[in-house]
Amino acid sequence: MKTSDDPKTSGTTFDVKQLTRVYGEGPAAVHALRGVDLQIPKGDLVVLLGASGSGKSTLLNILGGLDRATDGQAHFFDKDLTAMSDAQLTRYRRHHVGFVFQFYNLMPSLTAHENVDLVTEISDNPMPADEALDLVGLSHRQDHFPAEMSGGEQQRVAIARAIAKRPTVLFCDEPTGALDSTTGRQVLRVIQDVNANLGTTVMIVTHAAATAAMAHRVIHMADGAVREVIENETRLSAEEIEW
Ligand SMILES: Nc1ncnc2c1ncn2[C@@H]1O[C@H](COP(=O)(O)OP(=O)(O)OP(=O)(O)O)[C@@H](O)[C@H]1O
Repeated sequence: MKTSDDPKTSGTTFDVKQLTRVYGEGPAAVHALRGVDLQIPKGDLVVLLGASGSGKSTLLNILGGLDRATDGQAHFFDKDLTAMSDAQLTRYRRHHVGFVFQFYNLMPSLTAHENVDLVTEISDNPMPADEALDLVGLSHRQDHFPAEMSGGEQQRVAIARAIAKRPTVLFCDEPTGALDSTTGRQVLRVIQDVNANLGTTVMIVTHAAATAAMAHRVIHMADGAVREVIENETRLSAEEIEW
């Protein structure tokens, strides 16, 4: 049965209104977000593009509960992230959010399996680590250490770690930034599969503009605001993307 209490069953993952983020004060103030309005439907794969400094990471960090807005609202289903206490934001991150960054942030002294287990230990209803590693095509690498894996494999471990807690949203900040294009496409394929097979809402920040072709929705940011939102009528698969 669908209920409004279950965030995975209703329609809009994020409803953002006039979201503002100012760093610092007075003449030194930096207006990273200047009134962002945005809606992200559940299950969308979204690509955020924009020049350096346009506010993409700031938006991702606020929606991911890592940073706080100065003003405005950001609803995650029926809950306003901007009104949450620190403890509520921590719970939100723990139960609903997966993050993947440009640099994989794996623990070097732990195997792939142990790196994924770190997260499943603190989650409510985690996927077994071997299942998560299987989903990213790394079953055969479970007992390898990060230093024994390529950059693309390490990033896939990072994705396995992020999805093992069955997040509602997966945020990816420059997930292919440190990878060559062939390896980058493999990582994008894994992200596309997570979106398609698990129904996870995905938001990707990237400078690789060609990635936009695999998105349901492309958001162009400039000067701390959303300039354009494009819904793709047709989408490319990760393998077809050239950059
Ligand atoms: N913690 C911070 N303190 C002060 N200024 C910040 C902070 N974080 C971001 N900024 C500033 O806010 C603006 C937006 O930064 P943001 O990182 O969101 O942009 P971006 O579009 O993600 O850029 P890039 O593509 O280079 O990563 C920039 O001018 C940046 O210098």
